[in-house]
Formats: sequence, structure tokens, C-alpha cells
Amino acid sequence: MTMQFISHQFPDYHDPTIEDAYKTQVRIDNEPAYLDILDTAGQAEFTAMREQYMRGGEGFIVCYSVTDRQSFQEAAKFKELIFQVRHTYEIPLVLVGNKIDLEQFRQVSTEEGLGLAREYNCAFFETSAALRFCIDDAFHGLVREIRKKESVPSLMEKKLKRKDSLWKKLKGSLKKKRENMTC
Ligand SMILES: Nc1nc2c(ncn2[C@@H]2O[C@H](COP(=O)(O)OP(=O)(O)OP(=O)(O)O)[C@@H](O)[C@H]2O)c(=O)[nH]1
Repeated sequence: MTMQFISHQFPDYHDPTIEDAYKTQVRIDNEPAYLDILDTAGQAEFTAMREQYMRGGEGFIVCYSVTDRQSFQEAAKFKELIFQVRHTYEIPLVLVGNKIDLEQFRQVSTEEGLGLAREYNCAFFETSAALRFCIDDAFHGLVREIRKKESVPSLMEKKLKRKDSLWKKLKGSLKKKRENMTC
């Protein structure tokens, strides 16, 4: 998916990813976006790096193969894993069911994908990296989620702001009291 998004190429051999990093600049909704994409390992052997990228990522594309039920089950665990590291569910996320060109081998239905996306409260795309189908939509969708999050303060930020303004009020009234006492 990442190779198709960045360079419109689809290598048809499987070179297990350990961690590949890409940088690209695109325009989305008439605004430039500078993307740092980390393509992480799907293989169980490489999950040691998981915590590190979960800590740092601004947003995540959680991708499974519609021809592989196990990959869907792995995708379903992802949000809890992020929560364990970030202690919040307010993380920009897009769910992707890839390989829809292999319809005859499908093991995960569109409805199941939609169901998980509903649980995740996130956008959902079915894609084909082989055909470059809906690839831009998935990446652009994530950028939109990140922008949405940036424009709306999180619950935690709201709480902190509320605390801050309460503190300011308290400080103000203490200052007044002190001034009255010295008069
Ligand atoms: N037919 C088809 N094959 C795909 C598609 N996307 C990926 N593949 C193939 O699936 C295999 C795995 O693709 P990767 O992109 O390496 O998958 P990955 O999940 O990143 O796997 P790791 O690199 O092991 O983490 C490769 O042989 C790809 O050519 C697709 O949309 N359609």
C-alpha cells in the first residue's frame, strides 16, 4: 500500500517488512501535508518495535488482508495495544481491508470490516494495493483524521484548560482578598 501511495509501484514479491520509512509531500483538501510514513512489520517476530512506534505515531492505518482472517483478528487487537501505550482512545485511526482484487479468496466480509470500524469509531476503506484502488483515500482519510484531532481539543486538553481557568479564578480571588487585607 505504502509503495503504491508513494511511488505508484507494486512489487509482487514478499519482502517481509522490518521497518521502512518514507517521506512525501502531498496536497489534501487544498492544504499541503508533509507525511512521515513508517511501514511497520506485520510479522510476529518483529513486534518488539511495536511499542516504540505506537508511542510516536500521530495516526495509524491499521491494515488487514480480506483474504486472511487471522490478520483481521490481529487488527481487532490493535486499538487496545495502542491504549496500553498511549492511555487514550483518541488516536487518529483508519481501518483498511486490503487485497479486494482477490475476491474469490475473501475470508472477511465488508460488513465485518465496517463493524470493527464502528467499534473503533474510525473511517474504513477496502483497498487493493495491486490495482491501486482506494489507496489515496486511505492515506488521505488518515490525514483528515489527524487534522480533525488537531482542530478539536481532546478531553484531556479540555479538562486541563478548565483546571487552568479555575486556578486563574482562584488566584484572582486570593489576590483580591490579600489586597483588601492590606488596605
Ligand atoms: N493480490 C494482491 N496482493 C497483495 C496486495 N497487497 C499486498 N499483496 C501481496 O501480499 C504480500 C505481502 O505484502 P506486504 O505489503 O509485504 O504485506 P505486509 O503486511 O506489509 O507484510 P510484512 O511486510 O510481512 O509486514 C506480497 O506478496 C504482496 O505482493 C493486494 O492488494 N493484492
